[in-house]
Amino acid sequence: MSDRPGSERLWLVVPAAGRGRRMGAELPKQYLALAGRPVLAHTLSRLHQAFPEARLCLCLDPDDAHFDASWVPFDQWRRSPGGTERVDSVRQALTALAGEARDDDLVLVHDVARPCVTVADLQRLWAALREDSAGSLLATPAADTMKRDDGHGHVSQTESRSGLWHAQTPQGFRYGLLCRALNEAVASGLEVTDEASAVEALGLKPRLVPGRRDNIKITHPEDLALAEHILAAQQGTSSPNHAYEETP
Ligand SMILES: Nc1ccn([C@@H]2O[C@H](COP(=O)(O)OP(=O)(O)OP(=O)(O)O)[C@@H](O)[C@H]2O)c(=O)n1
Ligand SMILES: C[C@](O)(CO)[C@H](O)COP(=O)(O)O
Repeated sequence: MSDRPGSERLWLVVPAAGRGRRMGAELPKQYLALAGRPVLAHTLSRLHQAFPEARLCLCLDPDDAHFDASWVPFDQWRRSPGGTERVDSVRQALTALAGEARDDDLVLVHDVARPCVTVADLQRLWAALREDSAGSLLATPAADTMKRDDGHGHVSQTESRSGLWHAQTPQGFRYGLLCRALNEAVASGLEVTDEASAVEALGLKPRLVPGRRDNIKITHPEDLALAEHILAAQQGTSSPNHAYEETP
């Protein structure tokens, strides 16, 4: 994470320009209170604990009237305008870094809506990323039986869950590779719901780094209470049987 010529630097891109439509709240979900602080403040705080020297690029809606810069714990940070879809926000951030970021710099993209990611998982992902030229992502193996619907609310078939994973964030790549992958994926009309899918489309195989199932993406109203329980458990303030120890 140093700045010596030829040494890699770490950039954090945090897409935070969503509207939270599925949450259906008055505020975008990144500004809803979670254990007394906005979701966004929790997420940035976890990232800062893991990577205090990293440089942050925060994607915010240009019309955002709720953001408060005092929630950003990083010394070096900037904001970039969010786009229509998540991928557009991430691409705008990468464009904002052009000229400063080098092709071999490391970039971690992390949803603002995942405030429960642990420092240990962040650091394991970073370590994996440094060793894998195709990048890496936190993920968990599918644990439920998977059904495909028939389009009318009934089961058409049961899918094998063998080898299926839930993709989480962060997802990390070298800056040059990520820019190329996203540019080409969008140009070819691919639906890009995460960074890894764009890199996969280049024929590369990002590494799956097994993460914790409690790195949830706050998406629906019930997820907020769940996230609050998870944070309490991680900090050991709920039942000691479920307390989480933050050690790598
Ligand atoms: N145009 C967009 C859309 C999403 N995001 C961000 O991408 C992450 C994952 O998106 P999602 O969970 O879908 O968030 P929202 O778009 O806010 O939710 P919804 O789809 O329910 O509106 C979130 O951190 C969100 O803020 C973004 O930066 N720019
Ligand atoms: C990137 C992501 O969090 C990986 O699971 C997810 O794809 C974002 O989902 P969205 O709801 O489509 O933004």
